Amino acid sequence: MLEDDDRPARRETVVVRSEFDPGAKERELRAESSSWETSVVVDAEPGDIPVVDISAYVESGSEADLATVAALVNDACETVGFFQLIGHTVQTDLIDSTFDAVRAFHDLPVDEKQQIAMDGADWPLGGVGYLGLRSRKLPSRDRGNLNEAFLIKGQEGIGVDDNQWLADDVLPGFRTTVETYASAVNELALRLLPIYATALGLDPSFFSDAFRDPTWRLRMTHYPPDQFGADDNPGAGAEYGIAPHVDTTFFTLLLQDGPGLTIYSHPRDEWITAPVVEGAYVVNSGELLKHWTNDRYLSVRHFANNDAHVSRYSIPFFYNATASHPMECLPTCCSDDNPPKYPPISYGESQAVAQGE
Ligand SMILES: O=C(O)CCC(=O)C(=O)O
Ligand SMILES: [Fe+2]
Repeated sequence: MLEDDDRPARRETVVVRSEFDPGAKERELRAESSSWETSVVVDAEPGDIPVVDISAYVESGSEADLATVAALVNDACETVGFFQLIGHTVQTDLIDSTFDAVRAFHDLPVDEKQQIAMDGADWPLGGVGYLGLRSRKLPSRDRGNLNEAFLIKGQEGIGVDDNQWLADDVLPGFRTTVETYASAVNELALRLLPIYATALGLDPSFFSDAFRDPTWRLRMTHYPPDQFGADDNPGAGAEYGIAPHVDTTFFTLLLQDGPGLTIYSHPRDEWITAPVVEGAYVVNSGELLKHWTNDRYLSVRHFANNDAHVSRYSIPFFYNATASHPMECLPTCCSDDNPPKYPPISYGESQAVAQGE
């Protein structure tokens, strides 16, 4: 153990903010992703993607139950980067009605959806609204992503009314359902924070300040059927439902109604498909949690395809700290022997990195 006076000065271990170049990081991730070989994919074996049941903790709120789930989450984030979350607080009826609303949205004629096209000249807020099929963004790639999506977001100073919505009579009830779901999943995310704090050896309330005004994005994605691997499709194999990427998030909470999500398993050193577990969230940690934990938690690459003869829908919720909150290396994740590898940037400062969101 070093004496106080022998400690390296803090400025030697912390990179100053201006040294973080989000554009360079985006280019680096993009270049890296194009080198990932994805042709061999195997089914996950039981245990490859841990299942974490939080029902006992939700029910009791006890320290003992918190410690039990936190240990499971810690292990999942350190070794796999993904887990399936069950026993959570979002009601099955709400999940079902949200999927129904998302299906109804995507059943609308494209012209109708294009009325609220993302990043149109007449809407001041970027990154929200309808993203058409074969879009080359989110993640940005040379080849289009074979999905279409509707996105809403919220953050410090941005509320639901700032998003693009269809006119009320186009799809009655759609906005109410999506808003109700967004509230419920935000509430779940907030309840998971003490689990992550405990998992990291911190006080359960550690993240309360950082998430006072969280930065979140909800994506409602449709992957059309039969676009991959079909014999009569000359582009088979060349395009993805969503191209391989890592998420920029603290964590992502994803609902899926059919198979297609494929993740890179570090323990196996191969790509595995995430099983569809009824009512479960597929949870993964992203780049921001990786940075905040000094690489202790994984941010794992993944992609999705839809080989099925029916449409696939997925609803990822991307969750981040308050946009202006500086994320300085967590106290339990750095030491004299393990100095911070990343600058204490905020989510707002790192937003150019939009691989998966
Ligand atoms: O649809 C999926 O299963 C994955 C979606 C995803 O990774 C994303 O939108 O970031
Ligand atoms: Fe993703």
